[in-house]
Amino acid sequence: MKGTLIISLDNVKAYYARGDAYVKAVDGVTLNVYKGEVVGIVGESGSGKSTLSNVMIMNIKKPLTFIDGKVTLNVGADFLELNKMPRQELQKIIWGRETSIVPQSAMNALMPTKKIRDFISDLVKDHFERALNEEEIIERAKQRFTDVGISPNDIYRYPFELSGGMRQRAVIAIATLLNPRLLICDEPTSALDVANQKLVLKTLEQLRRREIVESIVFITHDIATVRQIATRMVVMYAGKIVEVSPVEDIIKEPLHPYSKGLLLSVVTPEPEIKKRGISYIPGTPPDLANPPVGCRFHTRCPYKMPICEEQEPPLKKVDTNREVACFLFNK
Ligand SMILES: Nc1ncnc2c1ncn2[C@@H]1O[C@H](COP(=O)(O)OP(=O)(O)OP(=O)(O)O)[C@@H](O)[C@H]1O
Repeated sequence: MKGTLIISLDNVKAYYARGDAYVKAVDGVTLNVYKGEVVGIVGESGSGKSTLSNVMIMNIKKPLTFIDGKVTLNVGADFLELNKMPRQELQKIIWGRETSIVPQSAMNALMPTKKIRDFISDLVKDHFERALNEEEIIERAKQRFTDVGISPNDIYRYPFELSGGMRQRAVIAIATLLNPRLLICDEPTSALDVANQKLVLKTLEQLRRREIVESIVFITHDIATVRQIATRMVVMYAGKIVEVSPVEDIIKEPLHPYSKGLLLSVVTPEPEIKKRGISYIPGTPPDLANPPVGCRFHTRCPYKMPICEEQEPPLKKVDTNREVACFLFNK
């Protein structure tokens, strides 16, 4: 999919400082997200998905350190290099307005001791003051609560008074108050039952269809969820992107050996995957403070060749819409 570019990551490296070593959580990631897309980012726990979501909005807090690369966001007619902007400026003009994040736990995203209305009001003071006044924000919040299928009066309640699914939708409503172009959702459905998962996915899809948000990046372990909502799938392994593909293509025919293993190992109702049987990926992901030389997957890869232990495979186009980082495809 091509069209208007919303955000572009160019060879981005962001590491956690740990003693005198670095944990290379995002290590040379290049990715474009276009208007109208829902990009699903999948990978095992610890592959760098959450770190990547923070890097996308340049929410870099110690021990995370931005090492190298460029994060460019389309804002109005301009492209802003977010990695060059001070945190204060990001807070004032980017976060909430141009990019917004729905973090892993909805309960943690809200203040348990504050009524949601007061939480929103504090957000207004901290971030949005110059965009709208507090009253307008509260009115907008009520409207957005209605948009996501919860009662506008819920803003006068404490988070614990809402069910898990309602809380998650409340967080989505708050994250989209100012119609950000890019919404990043980090495992927004993982703590929910199936019925609530469906409601959250439907809510996100409606927000995109109504162009309240232009693009969504959706981080998850769950391939079935990606298939329901995403147009493209990005597979991460050990801090790197190993495959990018339209969702249906990768479900039918995963190219990278890790994508193959990941798709085969998931317990999923997806019929195409199920008929191939349930497999697993042998071994464990590497320590990112000391990743293997060459391809990071070579220690677990059934197709390993000598070159894989020596050189790092670049992410290369193998088809109009598909990219893979594997020497099986780009020798
Ligand atoms: N604050 C931190 N300090 C040091 N290392 C960290 C920190 N946070 C994460 N890491 C490490 O960075 C790597 C990537 O972690 P990250 O949370 O981004 O992965 P993930 O794919 O989102 O995992 P999960 O699905 O479990 O959330 C892991 O090796 C993790 O241990």
